[in-house]
Amino acid sequence: MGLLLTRLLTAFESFSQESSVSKILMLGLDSAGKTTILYKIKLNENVQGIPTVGFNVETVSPIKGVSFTVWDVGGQEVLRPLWKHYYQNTHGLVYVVDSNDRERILMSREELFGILENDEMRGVPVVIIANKQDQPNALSTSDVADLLCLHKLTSRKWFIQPACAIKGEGLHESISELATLVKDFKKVSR
Ligand SMILES: Nc1nc2c(ncn2[C@@H]2O[C@H](COP(=O)(O)OP(=O)(O)OP(=O)(O)O)[C@@H](O)[C@H]2O)c(=O)[nH]1
Ligand SMILES: [Mg+2]
Repeated sequence: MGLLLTRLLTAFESFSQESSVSKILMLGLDSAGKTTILYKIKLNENVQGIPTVGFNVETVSPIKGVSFTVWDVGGQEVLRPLWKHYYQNTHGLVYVVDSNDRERILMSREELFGILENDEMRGVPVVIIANKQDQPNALSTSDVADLLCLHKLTSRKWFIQPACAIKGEGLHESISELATLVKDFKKVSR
């Protein structure tokens, strides 16, 4: 399973590199809102929330002159060991957090730091989306930043954006910042 996945991903990646599309990886715990975000950006539609088993991949051009291949990978606990197969040649990470899921915010931090300590993710910029801000009990953006210990991210650029994916709020800002960070990362890693 792992080997086949790696081969398929390598084939996709060589295609996206040739066409100078940036590879964006979107990760986060299950139910954080990753697939909702992907299709809100791609189609401006709310897709029905079916947990992702495997991945969704879409090419989006949300800003003039910017083209991203976005990999949205299922976040259920049993699927997280597969995340590492997607790291190679990533130009930017979007890490989605359910701001309303107070019980699992520390688990979300562990998973984030687990991703970032992998060699293949060295220096890759990260945009953290503090999603579900419409929920009355949602953590504020600064609380999410504190609980995720984002101040410890010293060897890469990062940005945190509050969002409500179902309303589309905060998504344009996230993508716009991501485009800037990815551009800088590609310049220095050339
Ligand atoms: N209230 C609220 N619900 C949201 C928001 N974004 C997503 N949801 C809901 O959260 C649930 C999970 O969303 P998904 O996009 O499927 O989550 P996911 O991160 O892709 O989950 P996995 O595929 O299991 O990793 C769905 O019922 C969405 O409608 C939001 O901003 N606010
Ligand atoms: Mg999903």
